[in-house]
Amino acid sequence: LKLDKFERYPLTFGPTPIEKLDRLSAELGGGVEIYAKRDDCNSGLAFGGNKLRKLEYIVPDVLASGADTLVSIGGVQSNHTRMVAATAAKLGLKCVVVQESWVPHEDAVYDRVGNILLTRLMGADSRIVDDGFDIGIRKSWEDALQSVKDAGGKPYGIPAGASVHPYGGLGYVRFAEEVRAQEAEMGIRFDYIIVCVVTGSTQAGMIVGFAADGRADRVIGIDASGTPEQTRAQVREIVDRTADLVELGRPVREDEIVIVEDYAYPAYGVPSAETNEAIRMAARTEAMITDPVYEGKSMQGMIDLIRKGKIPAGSKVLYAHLGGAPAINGYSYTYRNG
Ligand SMILES: Cc1ncc(COP(=O)(O)O)c(CNC2(C(=O)O)CC2)c1O
Repeated sequence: LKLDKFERYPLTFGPTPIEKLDRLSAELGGGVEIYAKRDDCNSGLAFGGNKLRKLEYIVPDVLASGADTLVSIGGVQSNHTRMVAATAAKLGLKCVVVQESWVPHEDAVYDRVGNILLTRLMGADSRIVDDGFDIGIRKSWEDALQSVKDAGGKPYGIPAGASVHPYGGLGYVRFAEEVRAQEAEMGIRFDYIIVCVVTGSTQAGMIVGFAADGRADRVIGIDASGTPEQTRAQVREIVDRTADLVELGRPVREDEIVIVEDYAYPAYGVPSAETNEAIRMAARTEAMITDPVYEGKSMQGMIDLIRKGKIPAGSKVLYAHLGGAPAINGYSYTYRNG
């Protein structure tokens, strides 16, 4: 895949480790070998995570544009806006982030801890607005861009999750290349890759990257948006754009885009009892912390797919841990008893 023609500005430490999760595998009967690729530990920038892989391919364009302010959007406990704020701080740029009210969740400290605390600490102008959840282009974001211009600034807009940015999928094409290299070193080959999907460019990049060796349909997206039609449409769009950019050389078929919709309930950002069971299982078997918005639901999905035999015994599964832990501080009441 022609990835090297795109400039990458390093924001991460390098290839993220792949570790075997022996105790979690045993907890689920031992028939499936579960591994994790730790993109949650990928950088020293404010606890890292998947958005930094995407931003590595966007920063060169930011610098070339001469912009002085990054402008992005997410929910109140958005990991993405925290990583945009971190990138701005590291590059010496200003930062405006819109934090919409995406989650119908009550917790006394929800709008003061975790991601939004970090975002404020790094000097970003974090603007809370009461618009609801939607992964698309929002008026609040466009207004923020205009406000920077009105104040004489030169904004660079980054959409939710950096996903529909033209280069939004490249970081996770690189992820697939990295996994192939690690598989060669380890002498193994993964049968499935489990990934949480919301704005779509993480899974989309992986689909293109793994299409190169016939595994596009082994990238199992676990929807956490609760709006799967909109998320699928966005994944499709990003797959097509990214495949063109890296010259995949063939279209990705509809059946190669696999998104499981069964675990997003009751709503985006609201964990179910099964989500909380999954979070506790990963925490207690592997000290691996997942969050109630994103990774807790992909962990829930992986556990259920294994329990139901949809991931057959004998499989090797790679769980992509994309970050998100800081948000759990906004759910202190939910986990008050562990
Ligand atoms: C920890 C974690 N895991 C998975 C995802 C889903 O990634 P995509 O948006 O690329 O599908 C996010 C996204 N988070 C968004 C945010 O605003 O934080 C873009 C929605 C994530 O933060």
